[in-house]
Amino acid sequence: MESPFRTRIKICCISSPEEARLAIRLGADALGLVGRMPSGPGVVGDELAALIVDSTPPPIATFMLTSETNTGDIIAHQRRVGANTIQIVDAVPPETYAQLRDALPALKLVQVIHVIDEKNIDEALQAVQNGVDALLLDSGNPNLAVKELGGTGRVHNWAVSRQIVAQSTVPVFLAGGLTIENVRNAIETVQPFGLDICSGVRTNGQLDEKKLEAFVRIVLG
Ligand SMILES: O=C(O)c1ccccc1N[C@@H]1O[C@H](COP(=O)(O)O)[C@@H](O)[C@H]1O
Repeated sequence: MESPFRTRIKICCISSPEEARLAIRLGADALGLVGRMPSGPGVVGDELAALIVDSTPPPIATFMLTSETNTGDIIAHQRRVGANTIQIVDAVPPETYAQLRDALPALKLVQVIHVIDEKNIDEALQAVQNGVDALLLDSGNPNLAVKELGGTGRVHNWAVSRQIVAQSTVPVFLAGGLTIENVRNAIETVQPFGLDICSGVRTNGQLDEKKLEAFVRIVLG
């Protein structure tokens, strides 16, 4: 069945107010700001992230990616940055979402699921049960000695992602290795609510206007 929504676009790894303005001008619905991570190319400091949040107009959403797993540390991170959405990139105890809602009631909570195999379907549905506002399916590997929590430039098993989308009662974003070349196939295969992209619209680490323009054109048809 065709989705009743237009596919939403989140541009991640925003590293300056200029990149934020470019992403918004070209059609981004949301911006991603990557906090301290064990690995990955997109990290920005909290002060710069806060500056970008301050310069972002409504209705554009600001997603703060956090690798913190302790409720108090996630809250402290959010207070430093001020984003309106928290993207939790590692597994957290089930009670975390309710604790975050008590402390930060206006905030939206997005749980990242790193899709490796079918076991991740249960993990995703459990996060929905525990109260997240949305899921984001990425290609990291939290089981490595140095955890990969995103920003890998790799695609994962989209057949598993499709099953998660079909069973989820909250919106699902697809991330991980999306490019101009594969995004049409990604939309048709997975049918996500939204897409999240970092390396696929960058050249030498910088947001690339031509790539982003082409990406948006393909997504919005
Ligand atoms: O970019 C990073 O450094 C990063 C590190 C740790 C967690 C998430 C990170 N970025 C996110 O990863 C996805 C996928 O990136 P890519 O498109 O495969 O390069 C990206 O959308 C960011 O949300």
